[in-house]
Amino acid sequence: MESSVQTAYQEEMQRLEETFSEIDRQLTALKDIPPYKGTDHTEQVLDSIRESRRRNLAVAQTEPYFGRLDFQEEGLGKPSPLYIGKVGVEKDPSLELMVVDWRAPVASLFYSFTGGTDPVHYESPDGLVEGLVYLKRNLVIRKQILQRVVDTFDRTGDQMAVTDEFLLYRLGENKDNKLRDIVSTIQSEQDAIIRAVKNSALIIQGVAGSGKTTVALHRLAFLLYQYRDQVKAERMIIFAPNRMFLDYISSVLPELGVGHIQQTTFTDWALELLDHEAKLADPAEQLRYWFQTGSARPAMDDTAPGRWKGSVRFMRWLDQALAQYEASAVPAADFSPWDGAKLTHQTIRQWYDVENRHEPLMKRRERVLARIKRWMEMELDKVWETHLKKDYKKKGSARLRDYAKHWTDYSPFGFYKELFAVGGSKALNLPGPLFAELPAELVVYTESYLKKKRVQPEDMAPLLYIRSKFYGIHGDLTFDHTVIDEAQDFSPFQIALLHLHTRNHSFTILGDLSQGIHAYQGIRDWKEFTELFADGQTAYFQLNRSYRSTMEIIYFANEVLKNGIEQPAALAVPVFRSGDPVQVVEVKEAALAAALKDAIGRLQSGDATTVAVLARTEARCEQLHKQLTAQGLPVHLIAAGQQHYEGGISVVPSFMAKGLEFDAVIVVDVDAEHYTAAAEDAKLLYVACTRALHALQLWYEGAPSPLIASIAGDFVQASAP
Ligand SMILES: Nc1ncnc2c1ncn2[C@@H]1O[C@H](COP(=O)(O)OP(=O)(O)OP(=O)(O)O)[C@@H](O)[C@H]1O
Repeated sequence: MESSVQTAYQEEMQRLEETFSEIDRQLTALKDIPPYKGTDHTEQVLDSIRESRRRNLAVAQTEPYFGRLDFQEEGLGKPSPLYIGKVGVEKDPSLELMVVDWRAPVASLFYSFTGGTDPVHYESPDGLVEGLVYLKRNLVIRKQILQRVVDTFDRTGDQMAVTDEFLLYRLGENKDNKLRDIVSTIQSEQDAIIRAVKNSALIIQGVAGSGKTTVALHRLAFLLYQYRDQVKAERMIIFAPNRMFLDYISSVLPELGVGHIQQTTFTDWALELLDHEAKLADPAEQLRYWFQTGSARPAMDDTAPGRWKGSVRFMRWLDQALAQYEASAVPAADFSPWDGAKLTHQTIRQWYDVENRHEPLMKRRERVLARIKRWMEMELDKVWETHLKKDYKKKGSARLRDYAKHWTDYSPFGFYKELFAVGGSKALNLPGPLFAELPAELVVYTESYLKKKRVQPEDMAPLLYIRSKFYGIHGDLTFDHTVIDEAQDFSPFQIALLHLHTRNHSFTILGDLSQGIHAYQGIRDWKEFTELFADGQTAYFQLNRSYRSTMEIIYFANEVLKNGIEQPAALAVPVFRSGDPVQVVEVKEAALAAALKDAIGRLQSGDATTVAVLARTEARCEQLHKQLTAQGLPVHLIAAGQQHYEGGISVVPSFMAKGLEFDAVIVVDVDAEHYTAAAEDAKLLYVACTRALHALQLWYEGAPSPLIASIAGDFVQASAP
């Protein structure tokens, strides 16, 4: 066995040297060709091909590949090794493939193969290719040095299934402050999502740590490779919950050689499109309101403003309001620029309703007013007396200005504000039954902040919808592909709005209903989204294996969920990676800060690089941050509006930790008051627990939360702090 490992190692060393010398040779040859600065198109194209080869070779120069698959294509004599890397490398000038790009069709075998002796196949551009896999090997090359050779399948040996050995080695590593690419260990169920066809709205329900975010980013790299003639990076967009999260995931795409993809939050994107006409109300205030504990805690049901305004019902309500506006926007009178000349109301309406009916509302207004102006000029041409002409021209312009004033040029915000005028809008002619459909408290509440030129996150989709009806959606606002992370917190209205902006319903929509902690705006069931698309436009995937946390943490987190939710969306299945039992610890408030300092010290002197203390509210986090800082610990406080995640020790409200991960996590205040048996609390605590990779502790004082009090098993341990 020892000697076969050695042989494999030597074989790979030799192959690696050959690869490096070929890469070096090509790079040197390219260096000798000076960049082309001229204007000849063919030369420019050749130069850009050389530049992209140069870039690829530079990537391959340090870590050319990470995997090898020996595949014997049916009808061919013997298996040939395929080396799989982040970029493809061909021998020059023979074009023989030395390294296959991980996104190439044949590379899919490396990911989809799960063992066994049966034939396998992949879809090549020329049709299905069948054959047998002989060897699947993982290779770790760092800075040109071959560090590990791990065979996860060997047809000639006695092991018939692909082992997780290499995956476990990667999962056992500590994490820093950035999410990383997983090209070397993509799992088959993840690969199916990454390589799914472009023109489909993919909805992915994945348990915590199942790799949703990572998979979505790899999918973008795949789409750019596979559909290079149809999609552009600048025309793709990622929506994430907050700026800090975007910072956290910011390394993955560059690691995959992908740049220029727009990355934003829905709110930032919307405010920009709305020209910042209104300001966003302080988000911390909304979070404080929804995440408070005790008897004042509000119900997160369908009456919540976010649920109401995020509903398709509200969208249809807006349609009616817009239709009424459309019907009554054109001033009701004839237009007479001067005495003796008249344009009838019917003619103007004909221009508005028939000639320009395909244009958005404000464009129609603009076109019709321009048409009236042209008509006026033609009428003026018929007048011969110079002084009359001058007089008519002046009068006509003044009357047209007055006429246009009665045809109000609303901004989306101005229109929306009018809609929420308590008692109905006279200007928009909108009283009566339509208006009565909205709950009175919602109207009063909304009017109160709109008056101050403030908006809430739930107003963004309606405002953008109005914008689209007013001005249309132009080229640079349409996307080739749209990714929505943490989509369970999105509303149907938001998705419907993005549907208007996205070509060919090409979406990757990912989330976890069990982590739906913003239930005052988010969905209850993925059906709320699938219903927005036509039959056959969506594909649903479920990821149940969790890669982030140890088995102990996953078992514990699943119990938390079961104790608060009758039927959880799905329970996570851990990979076989064992760690310490989860610790449930009683700590008195007076001793808390000192105990935290000790515990963090112990975790850091063990294996943990990143440690997080999670509390329920921002105020509590501020207090703990102060106490820990006073004890000399270098602690980062993560608050709403945070732009960067620094790693190290963090104090974070649980709701802000969503999407992040830490080597070790201590959740404080897990008592009966802070975490009741309600579903919302179970989801929040589930999010908190599943942030931990290797170690998890839950601290409480007095009575422990009913979500954890009864959890027993060898994966949990009651212990001293
Ligand atoms: N195939 C894989 N190989 C190695 N690591 C993986 C794999 N899949 C996921 N991971 C790791 O698991 C962790 C969780 O991934 P990610 O954050 O993408 O999951 P998620 O489903 O978005 O999680 P959550 O919903 O909890 O935020 C990351 O550290 C990621 O690198």
